[in-house]
Amino acid sequence: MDADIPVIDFSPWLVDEGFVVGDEPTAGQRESAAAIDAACRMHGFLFLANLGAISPELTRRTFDASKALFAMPDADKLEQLARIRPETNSGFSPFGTERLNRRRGADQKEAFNVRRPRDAPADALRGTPVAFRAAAAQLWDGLEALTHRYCLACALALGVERDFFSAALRQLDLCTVRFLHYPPTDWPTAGAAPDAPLDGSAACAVRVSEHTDFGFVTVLLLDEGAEGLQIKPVLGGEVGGAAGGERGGWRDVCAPAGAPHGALVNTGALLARWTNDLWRATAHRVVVPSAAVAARDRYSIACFLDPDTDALVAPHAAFERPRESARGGAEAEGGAAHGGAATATGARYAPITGGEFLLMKLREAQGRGSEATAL
Ligand SMILES: O=C(O)CCC(=O)C(=O)O
Ligand SMILES: [Fe+2]
Repeated sequence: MDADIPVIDFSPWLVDEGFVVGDEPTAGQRESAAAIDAACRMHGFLFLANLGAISPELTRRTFDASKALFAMPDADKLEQLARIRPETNSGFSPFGTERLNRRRGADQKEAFNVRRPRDAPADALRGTPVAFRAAAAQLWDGLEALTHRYCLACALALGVERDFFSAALRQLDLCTVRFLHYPPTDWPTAGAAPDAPLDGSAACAVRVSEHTDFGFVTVLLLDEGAEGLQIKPVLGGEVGGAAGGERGGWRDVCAPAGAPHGALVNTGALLARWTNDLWRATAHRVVVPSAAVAARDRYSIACFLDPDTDALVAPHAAFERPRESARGGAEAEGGAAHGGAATATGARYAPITGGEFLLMKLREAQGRGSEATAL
Protein backbone atom coordinates (compact mmCIF):
# COMPACT_ATOMS: atom_id res chain seq x y z
CA MET A 1 0.00 0.00 0.00
CA ASP A 2 1.05 3.60 -0.39
CA ALA A 3 3.28 5.39 2.10
CA ASP A 4 4.86 2.18 3.47
CA ILE A 5 1.86 1.43 5.60
CA PRO A 6 1.98 -2.19 6.73
CA VAL A 7 -1.08 -4.40 6.96
CA ILE A 8 -0.96 -6.06 10.39
CA ASP A 9 -3.19 -8.99 11.25
CA PHE A 10 -4.76 -8.40 14.66
CA SER A 11 -6.34 -11.84 15.00
CA PRO A 12 -3.56 -13.21 17.30
CA TRP A 13 -4.82 -10.67 19.87
CA LEU A 14 -8.47 -11.65 19.65
CA VAL A 15 -8.12 -15.01 21.39
CA ASP A 16 -7.73 -15.61 25.13
CA GLU A 17 -4.24 -17.01 25.10
CA GLY A 18 -0.59 -15.99 25.40
CA PHE A 19 0.09 -12.39 26.46
CA VAL A 20 -3.65 -11.66 26.61
CA VAL A 21 -4.04 -13.94 29.66
CA GLY A 22 -0.66 -13.16 31.21
CA ASP A 23 1.29 -16.08 29.70
CA GLU A 24 4.22 -16.02 27.33
CA PRO A 25 3.23 -14.33 24.05
CA THR A 26 2.30 -16.59 21.17
CA ALA A 27 4.39 -16.48 17.98
CA GLY A 28 1.58 -14.56 16.25
CA GLN A 29 1.44 -11.97 19.05
CA ARG A 30 5.20 -11.48 18.91
CA GLU A 31 5.09 -11.06 15.17
CA SER A 32 2.31 -8.47 15.14
CA ALA A 33 3.82 -6.58 18.11
CA ALA A 34 7.13 -6.34 16.24
CA ALA A 35 5.32 -5.04 13.14
CA ILE A 36 3.46 -2.45 15.23
CA ASP A 37 6.74 -1.32 16.80
CA ALA A 38 8.45 -0.95 13.40
CA ALA A 39 5.56 1.08 11.95
CA CYS A 40 5.30 3.31 15.01
CA ARG A 41 9.02 4.07 15.04
CA MET A 42 8.81 4.99 11.35
CA HIS A 43 5.71 7.20 11.10
CA GLY A 44 3.04 5.71 13.34
CA PHE A 45 0.50 4.66 10.69
CA LEU A 46 -0.58 1.07 10.10
CA PHE A 47 -3.57 -0.82 8.78
CA LEU A 48 -4.98 -3.22 11.34
CA ALA A 49 -6.80 -6.12 9.71
CA ASN A 50 -9.44 -8.17 11.56
CA LEU A 51 -11.01 -6.07 14.27
CA GLY A 52 -12.99 -8.69 16.16
CA ALA A 53 -16.40 -7.35 17.17
CA ILE A 54 -16.09 -4.42 14.78
CA SER A 55 -17.25 -6.57 11.89
CA PRO A 56 -17.72 -5.51 8.26
CA GLU A 57 -21.50 -5.69 8.84
CA LEU A 58 -21.35 -3.44 11.93
CA THR A 59 -19.09 -1.00 10.09
CA ARG A 60 -21.52 -0.81 7.18
CA ARG A 61 -24.48 -0.27 9.47
CA THR A 62 -22.62 2.42 11.39
CA PHE A 63 -21.79 4.30 8.21
CA ASP A 64 -25.47 4.06 7.14
CA ALA A 65 -26.44 5.54 10.51
CA SER A 66 -23.87 8.30 10.12
CA LYS A 67 -25.19 9.19 6.66
CA ALA A 68 -28.75 9.37 8.01
CA LEU A 69 -27.62 11.67 10.83
CA PHE A 70 -25.84 14.10 8.53
CA ALA A 71 -28.75 13.98 6.04
CA MET A 72 -30.94 15.74 8.63
CA PRO A 73 -31.82 19.30 7.55
CA ASP A 74 -29.13 21.76 8.69
CA ALA A 75 -31.67 23.72 10.73
CA ASP A 76 -32.65 20.55 12.64
CA LYS A 77 -29.04 19.63 13.30
CA LEU A 78 -28.41 23.10 14.69
CA GLU A 79 -31.55 23.17 16.80
CA GLN A 80 -31.96 19.60 17.96
CA LEU A 81 -28.47 18.20 18.47
CA ALA A 82 -26.29 18.88 21.51
CA ARG A 83 -23.48 21.25 20.54
CA ILE A 84 -19.84 20.29 21.02
CA ARG A 85 -17.71 22.01 23.69
CA PRO A 86 -14.09 21.32 24.64
CA GLU A 87 -15.22 20.40 28.16
CA THR A 88 -17.50 17.58 26.97
CA ASN A 89 -16.10 16.90 23.50
CA SER A 90 -19.42 15.31 22.55
CA GLY A 91 -22.20 16.46 20.26
CA PHE A 92 -22.45 18.26 16.94
CA SER A 93 -19.71 20.33 15.38
CA PRO A 94 -21.29 22.31 12.51
CA PHE A 95 -19.65 22.65 9.11
CA GLY A 96 -16.65 24.96 8.97
CA THR A 97 -16.32 25.62 12.70
CA GLU A 98 -13.03 23.82 13.42
CA ARG A 99 -9.45 24.19 12.37
CA LEU A 100 -7.15 21.32 13.23
CA ASN A 101 -4.30 23.59 12.20
CA ARG A 102 -4.70 27.13 13.44
CA ARG A 103 -2.55 28.48 10.63
CA ARG A 104 -5.05 27.20 8.06
CA GLY A 105 -8.61 28.10 7.19
CA ALA A 106 -11.60 26.18 8.56
CA ASP A 107 -11.77 22.45 7.92
CA GLN A 108 -14.42 21.53 5.34
CA LYS A 109 -16.31 19.06 7.48
CA GLU A 110 -19.10 18.59 9.98
CA ALA A 111 -18.82 16.10 12.81
CA PHE A 112 -20.72 14.44 15.60
CA ASN A 113 -18.89 13.11 18.66
CA VAL A 114 -20.05 10.33 20.94
CA ARG A 115 -18.61 9.28 24.28
CA ARG A 116 -19.61 6.16 26.22
CA PRO A 117 -23.00 6.01 24.47
CA ARG A 118 -24.48 3.37 26.79
CA ASP A 119 -24.20 5.60 29.86
CA ALA A 120 -24.00 9.07 28.30
CA PRO A 121 -26.40 11.68 29.70
CA ALA A 122 -29.65 11.63 27.67
CA ASP A 123 -28.94 15.15 26.52
CA ALA A 124 -25.70 14.14 24.75
CA LEU A 125 -27.54 12.12 22.11
CA ARG A 126 -30.80 14.05 21.90
CA GLY A 127 -32.18 14.49 18.40
CA THR A 128 -30.13 11.64 16.90
CA PRO A 129 -31.97 8.83 15.05
CA VAL A 130 -32.64 5.65 17.05
CA ALA A 131 -30.60 3.56 14.58
CA PHE A 132 -27.68 5.94 15.08
CA ARG A 133 -27.72 5.47 18.85
CA ALA A 134 -27.92 1.68 18.46
CA ALA A 135 -25.03 1.54 15.99
CA ALA A 136 -22.89 3.91 18.07
CA ALA A 137 -23.41 1.77 21.19
CA GLN A 138 -22.45 -1.40 19.37
CA LEU A 139 -19.41 0.20 17.79
CA TRP A 140 -18.37 1.38 21.24
CA ASP A 141 -18.57 -2.15 22.65
CA GLY A 142 -16.29 -3.40 19.88
CA LEU A 143 -13.95 -0.48 20.41
CA GLU A 144 -13.64 -1.18 24.15
CA ALA A 145 -12.52 -4.73 23.45
CA LEU A 146 -10.14 -3.57 20.72
CA THR A 147 -8.65 -0.88 22.95
CA HIS A 148 -7.86 -3.32 25.73
CA ARG A 149 -6.16 -5.76 23.36
CA TYR A 150 -4.31 -3.02 21.48
CA CYS A 151 -2.92 -1.69 24.78
CA LEU A 152 -1.50 -5.16 25.45
CA ALA A 153 0.01 -5.33 21.96
CA CYS A 154 1.70 -1.94 22.52
CA ALA A 155 3.10 -3.07 25.88
CA LEU A 156 4.61 -6.16 24.27
CA ALA A 157 5.89 -4.11 21.33
CA LEU A 158 7.74 -1.75 23.68
CA GLY A 159 8.85 -4.40 26.18
CA VAL A 160 7.13 -2.85 29.21
CA GLU A 161 4.82 -4.30 31.88
CA ARG A 162 1.70 -5.90 30.49
CA ASP A 163 -0.67 -3.31 31.97
CA PHE A 164 1.52 -0.24 31.34
CA PHE A 165 -0.96 1.23 28.86
CA SER A 166 -4.16 -0.60 29.79
CA ALA A 167 -4.02 0.71 33.39
CA ALA A 168 -4.43 4.21 31.94
CA LEU A 169 -7.30 3.27 29.63
CA ARG A 170 -9.74 1.59 32.00
CA GLN A 171 -12.64 4.04 32.21
CA LEU A 172 -12.36 5.24 28.61
CA ASP A 173 -14.06 8.41 29.83
CA LEU A 174 -12.20 10.59 27.34
CA CYS A 175 -12.34 8.25 24.36
CA THR A 176 -14.45 9.67 21.56
CA VAL A 177 -16.03 8.25 18.44
CA ARG A 178 -16.17 11.03 15.88
CA PHE A 179 -18.49 10.66 12.90
CA LEU A 180 -17.17 12.82 10.07
CA HIS A 181 -18.89 14.11 6.95
CA TYR A 182 -17.16 16.10 4.23
CA PRO A 183 -19.79 17.49 1.83
CA PRO A 184 -19.06 17.88 -1.89
CA THR A 185 -16.84 20.83 -2.57
CA ASP A 186 -16.18 23.02 -5.60
CA TRP A 187 -12.78 23.97 -4.29
CA PRO A 188 -9.81 23.42 -6.59
CA THR A 189 -8.48 19.92 -6.48
CA ALA A 190 -5.06 18.99 -5.18
CA GLY A 191 -3.80 18.71 -8.74
CA ALA A 192 -4.74 22.32 -9.39
CA ALA A 193 -3.47 23.75 -6.12
CA PRO A 194 -1.10 21.31 -4.46
CA ASP A 195 -0.12 23.36 -1.41
CA ALA A 196 -1.72 26.63 -0.48
CA PRO A 197 0.33 29.02 1.61
CA LEU A 198 0.16 28.40 5.34
CA ASP A 199 -1.40 31.79 6.06
CA GLY A 200 -4.88 30.41 5.42
CA SER A 201 -5.64 33.11 2.86
CA ALA A 202 -6.02 31.03 -0.28
CA ALA A 203 -8.75 28.55 -0.99
CA CYS A 204 -7.04 25.20 -1.36
CA ALA A 205 -7.89 21.59 -1.83
CA VAL A 206 -7.76 20.67 1.83
CA ARG A 207 -10.73 19.20 3.65
CA VAL A 208 -8.84 18.79 6.92
CA SER A 209 -5.63 20.71 7.36
CA GLU A 210 -2.42 19.03 8.48
CA HIS A 211 -2.33 18.01 12.11
CA THR A 212 -1.27 15.27 14.44
CA ASP A 213 -3.93 13.51 16.49
CA PHE A 214 -3.96 14.27 20.17
CA GLY A 215 -4.17 11.15 22.26
CA PHE A 216 -3.05 7.54 22.56
CA VAL A 217 -4.06 6.16 19.18
CA THR A 218 -6.73 6.83 16.56
CA VAL A 219 -8.66 4.01 14.92
CA LEU A 220 -9.92 5.37 11.60
CA LEU A 221 -12.68 3.62 9.69
CA LEU A 222 -12.99 4.79 6.09
CA ASP A 223 -16.20 4.50 4.12
CA GLU A 224 -16.04 2.95 0.69
CA GLY A 225 -14.46 5.43 -1.72
CA ALA A 226 -13.24 7.77 1.05
CA GLU A 227 -10.16 9.09 -0.71
CA GLY A 228 -7.81 11.92 0.12
CA LEU A 229 -6.02 10.98 3.34
CA GLN A 230 -2.31 11.81 3.17
CA ILE A 231 0.61 11.62 5.59
CA LYS A 232 3.91 13.42 5.58
CA PRO A 233 6.68 11.25 6.99
CA VAL A 234 9.52 13.13 8.63
CA LEU A 235 12.97 12.43 9.85
CA GLY A 236 13.11 12.92 13.57
CA GLY A 237 10.18 13.62 15.80
CA GLU A 238 6.68 14.93 15.40
CA VAL A 239 6.25 16.66 12.08
CA GLY A 240 6.54 20.40 12.24
CA GLY A 241 7.95 20.36 15.75
CA ALA A 242 11.14 22.32 16.18
CA ALA A 243 13.14 19.19 15.42
CA GLY A 244 10.96 17.80 12.63
CA GLY A 245 13.07 17.49 9.53
CA GLU A 246 11.22 16.70 6.35
CA ARG A 247 11.68 13.38 4.57
CA GLY A 248 9.67 13.91 1.44
CA GLY A 249 6.27 15.22 0.50
CA TRP A 250 2.74 14.15 1.14
CA ARG A 251 1.90 10.54 0.44
CA ASP A 252 -1.49 9.00 -0.16
CA VAL A 253 -2.97 6.58 2.32
CA CYS A 254 -5.88 4.34 1.47
CA ALA A 255 -7.34 1.04 2.56
CA PRO A 256 -5.23 -1.61 0.83
CA ALA A 257 -6.88 -3.32 -2.12
CA GLY A 258 -7.84 -6.87 -1.28
CA ALA A 259 -6.94 -6.58 2.43
CA PRO A 260 -9.40 -8.04 4.93
CA HIS A 261 -11.73 -5.71 6.77
CA GLY A 262 -9.87 -3.36 9.09
CA ALA A 263 -8.98 0.19 10.06
CA LEU A 264 -6.08 2.56 9.92
CA VAL A 265 -4.48 3.02 13.31
CA ASN A 266 -2.13 5.88 14.04
CA THR A 267 -0.12 7.17 16.96
CA GLY A 268 -1.38 10.29 18.73
CA ALA A 269 0.78 13.08 20.16
CA LEU A 270 0.25 11.86 23.70
CA LEU A 271 1.55 8.39 22.88
CA ALA A 272 4.61 9.94 21.24
CA ARG A 273 5.13 11.94 24.44
CA TRP A 274 4.48 8.84 26.58
CA THR A 275 7.17 6.89 24.69
CA ASN A 276 9.63 9.76 24.91
CA ASP A 277 9.28 10.11 21.12
CA LEU A 278 10.36 6.55 20.36
CA TRP A 279 7.05 6.28 18.53
CA ARG A 280 6.03 8.95 16.05
CA ALA A 281 2.89 11.02 15.75
CA THR A 282 2.96 11.96 12.10
CA ALA A 283 1.05 14.80 10.47
CA HIS A 284 -1.78 13.93 8.15
CA ARG A 285 -4.50 15.76 6.29
CA VAL A 286 -7.45 15.13 3.98
CA VAL A 287 -7.24 16.61 0.48
CA VAL A 288 -9.41 16.59 -2.61
CA PRO A 289 -7.39 14.62 -5.14
CA SER A 290 -9.68 14.96 -8.19
CA ALA A 291 -12.79 16.68 -9.47
CA ALA A 292 -14.66 13.36 -9.20
CA VAL A 293 -13.79 13.10 -5.50
CA ALA A 294 -14.67 16.76 -4.97
CA ALA A 295 -18.17 16.05 -6.25
CA ARG A 296 -18.78 13.27 -3.72
CA ASP A 297 -19.62 13.25 -0.03
CA ARG A 298 -16.86 11.69 2.05
CA TYR A 299 -17.52 9.81 5.30
CA SER A 300 -15.13 8.49 7.91
CA ILE A 301 -15.31 7.53 11.58
CA ALA A 302 -12.33 8.45 13.74
CA CYS A 303 -12.19 6.70 17.12
CA PHE A 304 -9.89 8.72 19.34
CA LEU A 305 -8.53 6.59 22.18
CA ASP A 306 -7.30 8.75 25.02
CA PRO A 307 -5.99 7.92 28.51
CA ASP A 308 -8.50 8.39 31.33
CA THR A 309 -9.01 11.81 32.91
CA ASP A 310 -6.94 11.03 36.00
CA ALA A 311 -4.37 8.70 34.45
CA LEU A 312 -0.85 10.00 34.80
CA VAL A 313 1.08 9.81 31.56
CA ALA A 314 4.79 9.60 32.25
CA PRO A 315 7.41 7.93 30.06
CA HIS A 316 8.65 4.53 31.25
CA ALA A 317 12.30 4.40 32.31
CA ALA A 318 12.83 1.98 29.41
CA PHE A 319 12.10 4.83 26.98
CA GLU A 320 14.74 7.15 28.37
CA ARG A 321 17.62 7.59 26.02
CA PRO A 322 20.81 9.57 26.01
CA ARG A 323 19.71 13.00 24.90
CA GLU A 324 22.16 13.27 21.99
CA SER A 325 21.02 10.09 20.26
CA ALA A 326 17.33 10.93 20.32
CA ARG A 327 15.62 12.50 17.28
CA GLY A 328 18.70 12.18 15.16
CA GLY A 329 20.60 14.53 17.45
CA ALA A 330 18.25 17.41 16.78
CA GLU A 331 16.29 17.29 19.99
CA ALA A 332 17.65 20.36 21.73
CA GLU A 333 14.48 22.41 21.37
CA GLY A 334 12.16 19.40 21.33
CA GLY A 335 11.11 19.50 24.98
CA ALA A 336 10.28 23.16 24.89
CA ALA A 337 8.43 22.83 21.60
CA HIS A 338 6.08 20.34 23.18
CA GLY A 339 5.67 22.16 26.44
CA GLY A 340 7.52 19.60 28.53
CA ALA A 341 10.38 19.85 30.96
CA ALA A 342 13.09 17.39 30.07
CA THR A 343 14.97 15.85 32.97
CA ALA A 344 18.65 15.04 33.21
CA THR A 345 17.85 11.33 32.96
CA GLY A 346 16.60 11.65 29.41
CA ALA A 347 12.82 11.90 29.94
CA ARG A 348 11.75 14.71 27.65
CA TYR A 349 8.38 15.53 29.10
CA ALA A 350 6.90 16.26 32.47
CA PRO A 351 4.16 13.86 33.57
CA ILE A 352 0.68 15.06 32.64
CA THR A 353 -2.79 13.61 33.16
CA GLY A 354 -4.92 12.43 30.28
CA GLY A 355 -7.50 15.09 31.18
CA GLU A 356 -5.08 18.02 31.24
CA PHE A 357 -3.49 17.11 27.94
CA LEU A 358 -6.71 16.54 26.02
CA LEU A 359 -8.40 19.71 27.22
CA MET A 360 -5.38 21.76 26.20
CA LYS A 361 -5.49 20.25 22.68
CA LEU A 362 -9.27 20.58 22.28
CA ARG A 363 -9.22 24.23 23.27
CA GLU A 364 -6.68 24.84 20.54
CA ALA A 365 -8.67 23.01 17.84
CA GLN A 366 -12.08 24.34 18.82
CA GLY A 367 -10.87 27.90 18.80
CA ARG A 368 -10.13 28.74 22.43
CA GLY A 369 -6.94 28.97 24.40
CA SER A 370 -3.43 29.46 23.16
CA GLU A 371 -2.20 29.70 19.59
CA ALA A 372 0.21 26.86 20.23
CA THR A 373 -0.10 24.14 17.64
CA ALA A 374 1.77 21.08 16.53
CA LEU A 375 2.69 22.62 13.22
O1 LIG B 1 -11.39 11.71 7.82
C1 LIG B 1 -10.26 11.28 7.79
O2 LIG B 1 -9.92 10.42 6.96
C2 LIG B 1 -9.21 11.74 8.79
C3 LIG B 1 -9.74 12.67 9.83
C4 LIG B 1 -8.69 13.08 10.81
O3 LIG B 1 -7.52 12.95 10.59
C5 LIG B 1 -9.09 13.62 12.13
O4 LIG B 1 -10.28 13.94 12.32
O5 LIG B 1 -8.23 13.70 13.03
FE1 LIG C 1 -6.38 13.09 12.43
